[in-house]
Amino acid sequence: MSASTPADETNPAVPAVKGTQANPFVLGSRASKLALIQANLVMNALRHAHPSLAFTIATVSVEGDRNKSQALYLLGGKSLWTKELEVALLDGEVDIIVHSLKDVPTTLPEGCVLGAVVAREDPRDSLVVKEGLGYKTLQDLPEGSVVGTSSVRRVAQLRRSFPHLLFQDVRGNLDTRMSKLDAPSGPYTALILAHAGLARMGWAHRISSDLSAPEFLHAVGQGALGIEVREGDKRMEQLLKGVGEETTEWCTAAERAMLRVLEGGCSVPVGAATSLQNISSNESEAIVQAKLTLQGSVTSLDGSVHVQKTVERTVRSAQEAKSVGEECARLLVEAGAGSILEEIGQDRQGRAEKVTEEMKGAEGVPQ
Ligand SMILES: NCc1[nH]cc(CCC(=O)O)c1CC(=O)O
Repeated sequence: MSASTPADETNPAVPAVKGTQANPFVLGSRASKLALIQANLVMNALRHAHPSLAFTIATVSVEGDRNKSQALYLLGGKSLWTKELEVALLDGEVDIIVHSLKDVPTTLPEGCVLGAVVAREDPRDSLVVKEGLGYKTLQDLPEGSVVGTSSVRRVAQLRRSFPHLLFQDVRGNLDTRMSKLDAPSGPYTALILAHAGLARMGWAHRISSDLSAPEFLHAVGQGALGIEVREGDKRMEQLLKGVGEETTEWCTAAERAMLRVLEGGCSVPVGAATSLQNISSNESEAIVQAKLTLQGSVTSLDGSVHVQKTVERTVRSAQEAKSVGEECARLLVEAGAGSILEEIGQDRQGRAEKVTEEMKGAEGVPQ
């Protein structure tokens, strides 16, 4: 059956042509507001690149969305935000999945691959201060202020630099968290949230300041959108050309390779910051060479032990970018990251119930 055979609705034995109004390509997304904003970004890019094809979005509920009572830190499941979407992908119910890249485990299930990574928003974390308070930075916050975040990475790094602040878990989607912050009798003076999520949800005006490297490193993949496809789906690979962005693909390839070696998911206190400079491109604007700088860090949960390394190298492919990430992970392990992560693993397994309330959130609840 050739791909151009017209759909025959009266005869189910004749497969419908994909990409028509009657049988559009389906983008799989979680149902949250941010996930749908992101899926729409990708759908618009696909429609722009392929004006004659039809695309639609289908939402899939994932375990992380359903299981709201259990602390993520204790669940520790790496595919909490992706598994049901991947089942739908492999079953052919959806043709691609749009994810927040930071929620995508570094190892994908058999038959699934990352088809493209879309241009990144600002990857940093941001400080959002309670309405009516004039503080601009974490330095400005008075002793004992309660900072809401449900990410162990953020808490670990912040404890180190701001021992006078208190950190407390905050859950719910972004809009819920913002109303918890602004509630007059609420406990929080400020929240730490991803700049990207805030910007995409229209909350950028509430950002007081951004937390920057080298003092503070963001999550691996933060701010980027990852598009997952079926391995060997040549048609989709072809359609995704022009939707992905190489600078982001190389930077996030390095970050994810680092995390893969460290064997962490998004629920470990691993930080990253990556830049690509001196970029030279060929006539079709593909990058041929660039200087990649990756900063990586691992911090103990209480902030008392912190290792941080920087690797800078000229790279000529995403594959070479990965080796920069692996090199950075090796340097981190040599500097003691292994024992920090091991201790956290034991903590999660053996003493999970003793984890303090504020540490329960892992990297947090994806929006
Ligand atoms: N932690 C969950 C999560 N996963 C993705 C985003 C949105 C930002 C992004 O795409 O990285 C967020 C919210 C946040 O961390 O504040």
